[in-house]
Amino acid sequence: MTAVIETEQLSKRYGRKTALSECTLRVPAGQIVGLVGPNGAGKSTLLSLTCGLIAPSEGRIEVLGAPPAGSAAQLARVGFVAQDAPVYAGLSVAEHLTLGARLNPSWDRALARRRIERLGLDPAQKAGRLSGGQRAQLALTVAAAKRGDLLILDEPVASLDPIARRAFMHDLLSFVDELGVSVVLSSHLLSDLSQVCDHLVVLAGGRVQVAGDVTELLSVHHRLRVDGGGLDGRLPATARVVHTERTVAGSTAIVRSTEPIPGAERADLEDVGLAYMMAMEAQR
Ligand SMILES: Nc1ncnc2c1ncn2[C@@H]1O[C@H](COP(=O)(O)OP(=O)(O)OP(=O)(O)O)[C@@H](O)[C@H]1O
Repeated sequence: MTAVIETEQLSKRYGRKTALSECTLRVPAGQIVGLVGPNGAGKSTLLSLTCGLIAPSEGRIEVLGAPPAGSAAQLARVGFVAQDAPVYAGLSVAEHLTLGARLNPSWDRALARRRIERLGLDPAQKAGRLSGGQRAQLALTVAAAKRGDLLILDEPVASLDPIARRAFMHDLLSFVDELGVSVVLSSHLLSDLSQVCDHLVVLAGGRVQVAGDVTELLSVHHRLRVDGGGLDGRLPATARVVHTERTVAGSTAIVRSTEPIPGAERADLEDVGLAYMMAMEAQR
């Protein structure tokens, strides 16, 4: 499968602060990729590198087979919505679409108008007066109507309530189906991403902790209760305990194993992502 993003030993430092370290990734085309990690994990740094807004300190990155933002043609192929869904507060919804049409040679007028209508946005409304959810939808519409090959969304639902988050994610799914575009979206919350993504990348402490196809990740991660005897003798030799969490009700381990584990349940995506993030925190 072709890659939309390929990185090798990619690192970014801001002064003495290392925000991203030795990141080697291959993000497949035609999928919705979830990038998850706690505050300060390096998500925005990775997405900004992908858009060519910042340059790597070390390593290599290719987006759609070329250096990010290396040419006007390359820029036109990538739609980016930065954190907090930036829009021009003084411009109306319709003026955003006019601006988008002037700036982008492959602008899809019909798609933009159709989406605005479907979302029930008033074209005359100033963007500064829209709700957070409506602003996020407007920013997504502008990025998508560029008709690029890759959409990058940095925490698109961070400011939305749970109902608006769900609606945004569902809308994104149907929209991706319609356009056949690849999407990378970041969030702190696995619950947002687990509804939509085919591929997951977990970042913590500036490093990729785990990355892969969601179905494959789920098939090799197991959740099991740890009783008084611990896990000794219960795991296949090739299994690896990712993280063990103690709660008042007892301890639960998330284990990576290609072989079945008697008495274990399938872990869900939230279990998997959290286990890798917490394992990283525990090492600090
Ligand atoms: N321009 C900058 N100058 C200095 N340090 C920075 C800069 N941008 C980010 N950092 C630092 O790099 C690290 C990674 O930041 P980044 O914004 O990429 O994380 P994030 O995962 O997007 O976090 P959040 O979820 O809080 O938005 C953080 O420690 C942050 O303080």
